[in-house]
Amino acid sequence: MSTVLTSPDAETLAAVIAQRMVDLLADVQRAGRTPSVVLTGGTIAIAAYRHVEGDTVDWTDVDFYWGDERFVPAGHADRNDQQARDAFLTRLGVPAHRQHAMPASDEGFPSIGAAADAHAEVLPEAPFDLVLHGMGPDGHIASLFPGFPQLHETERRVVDVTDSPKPPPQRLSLTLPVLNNARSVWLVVAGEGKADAVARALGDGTVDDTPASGAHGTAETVWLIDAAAASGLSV
Ligand SMILES: O=C1O[C@H](COP(=O)(O)O)[C@@H](O)[C@H](O)[C@H]1O
Repeated sequence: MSTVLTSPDAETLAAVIAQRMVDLLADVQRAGRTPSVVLTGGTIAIAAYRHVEGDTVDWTDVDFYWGDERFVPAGHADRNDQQARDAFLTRLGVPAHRQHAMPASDEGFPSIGAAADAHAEVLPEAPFDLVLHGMGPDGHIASLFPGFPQLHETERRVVDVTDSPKPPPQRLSLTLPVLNNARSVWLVVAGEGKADAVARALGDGTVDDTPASGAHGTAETVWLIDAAAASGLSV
């Protein structure tokens, strides 16, 4: 069962996502564990990261992973890890050893497939505490695109994509079984251009036509969206 929480606009939504994230991380640390978070790229997520602040969280004691990455050189402005560093990880002093970035194209892997397999070794066995998903207008999450075979991967934990319909074409992505093993899965979506995909994902969409419809957490699945993205939902 998904919960839908609607904010009036994208800026308010960004602040709401950030506060919820801080609260969740603080709760996990109070329970005596090191939180593990899977970050997403995308417009509203990066806006939310800029709002993340506060000393209720020990930022040296949070493990950050990424749900997908653009397979371009390290430090490239297109990379989701670089955008997150610029938005909050550097500002908050998250140490490098807590940033479990996906491989980059200039790191000497013999192939993108080998890079995917190497990253699978970096992932924890324990479930993630929180997975954040952005969603494209086509309903894609991470780099799992409508109709693509990677949506049905059950053996590999990390897959390579070499023909992404959204540039850049080469990407790495966690798979749905790994992502859905998280306790909390939040889908963060803003803008009217995503309203149809939101309605499909929460309605009669399938994983193949709307990959976001296949995103679920083991404890909670929360859609954090703005009014424009919610405009296709019946009240
Ligand atoms: O390519 C990607 O797109 C989605 C959504 O991005 P947006 O700019 O339409 O908000 C993002 O969730 C994913 O991580 C990213 O690699």
